[in-house]
Amino acid sequence: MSVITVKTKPSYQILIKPHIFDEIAEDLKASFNFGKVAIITDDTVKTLYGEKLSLQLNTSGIKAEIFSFPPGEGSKTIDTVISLARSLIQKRFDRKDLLIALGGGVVGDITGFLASIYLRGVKYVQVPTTLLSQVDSSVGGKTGVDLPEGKNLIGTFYQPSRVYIDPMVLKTLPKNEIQNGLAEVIKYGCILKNKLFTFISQKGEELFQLNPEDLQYLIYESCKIKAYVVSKDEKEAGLRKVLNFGHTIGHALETELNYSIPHGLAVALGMLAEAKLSEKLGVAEKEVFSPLKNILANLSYPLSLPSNLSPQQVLKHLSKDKKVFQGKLTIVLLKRIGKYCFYEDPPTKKILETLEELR
Ligand SMILES: NC(=O)c1ccc[n+]([C@@H]2O[C@H](COP(=O)([O-])OP(=O)(O)OC[C@H]3O[C@@H](n4cnc5c(N)ncnc54)[C@H](O)[C@@H]3O)[C@@H](O)[C@H]2O)c1
Ligand SMILES: O=C(O)C(=O)C[C@@H](O)[C@H](O)[C@H](O)COP(=O)(O)O
Ligand SMILES: [Zn+2]
Repeated sequence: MSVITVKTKPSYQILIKPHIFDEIAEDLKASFNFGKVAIITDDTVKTLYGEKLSLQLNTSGIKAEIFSFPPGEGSKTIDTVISLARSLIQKRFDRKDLLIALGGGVVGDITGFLASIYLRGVKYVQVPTTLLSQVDSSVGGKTGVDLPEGKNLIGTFYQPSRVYIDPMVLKTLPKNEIQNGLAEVIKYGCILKNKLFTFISQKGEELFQLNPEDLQYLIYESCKIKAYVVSKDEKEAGLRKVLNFGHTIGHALETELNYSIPHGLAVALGMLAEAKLSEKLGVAEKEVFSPLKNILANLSYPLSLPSNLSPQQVLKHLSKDKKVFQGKLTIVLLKRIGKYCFYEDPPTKKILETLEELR
């Protein structure tokens, strides 16, 4: 088993092991003091894994109930959080009880947010079931929901007590969801780890075969990087902004396209645009756009912005980015693959040119 410690206050562990799913009840009992368990999940994951987890917990003497909602980004709203909170109150869940986030990033973000505000805060653990959630969203405690005005606009920093990562659950995940998750791994490669970028370039399409060693490498390396960054800067005062590479434009695309495009694909397009901008602004010391375009092309990502989307439509969302202070946006750019830099107040003209060239 691989164990990674996230050194926040308090710190917590990420446990990565095939079939660790079957050991959750025993590990929870051995590690934490709690009463009942609420398994929060979506309707798809409930059928695939929720009933199984509930049975495992109940069999080992832990009282567990499942609460689920329809899958997808459309559920990441304050209404879902309120409806879950009301169900927990009706079922008399108290401050000693534990929430389990069982699912992808949508479930994780909603459950973390709920845990941070329910009765002013209860413990929760993450059991991520998509590649994206295993390499990114289950770690680091960014929780929240979307507003009609944009993505993740309300939320909290609230760390889980533990993260259980079982690569075996990815077997039921469709190929497009693997591609969705790989975008965040490519992001880590771009900003901090050229070696990870090269590994993905060399493997290409083979990664969709979900070879256990490849998965272990991708998940472990990703969680190591995320744990390192979050341990240094939990609340995104500085370094953590680096994890937003591709997201300034990616989030704008998701919002403008009303979430018809998955997060990872929006981030991939956002990374392409931000890599192009790195070259246009003279920040890139080596080519960054073409190696990124090649890796994404080999993994069948869309490489251009929808032609019906004007650069102005994307641009209008940038002012709501959480990295805007006193009207100035800080954007994450690349010096080369594996080395990021922060750039303050990029000129609007250059952003528009970049977006136009990507249509
Ligand atoms: N908090 C963070 O740090 C962070 C980081 C990255 C992304 N996010 C957020 O994560 C969300 C995206 O997460 P996601 O890509 O996991 O999407 P998701 O949670 O919507 O899951 C994608 C789909 O996969 C299904 N699914 C989940 N596990 C499955 C399995 N094992 N087998 C078959 N189907 C399965 C789900 O039902 C859903 O339909 C976005 O809202 C994004 O903003 C948060
Ligand atoms: O953990 C972080 O920090 C990230 O930025 C990870 C991102 O991949 C993730 O999409 C996150 O939810 C973006 O957060 P936001 O603060 O830009 O809304
Ligand atoms: Zn992301």
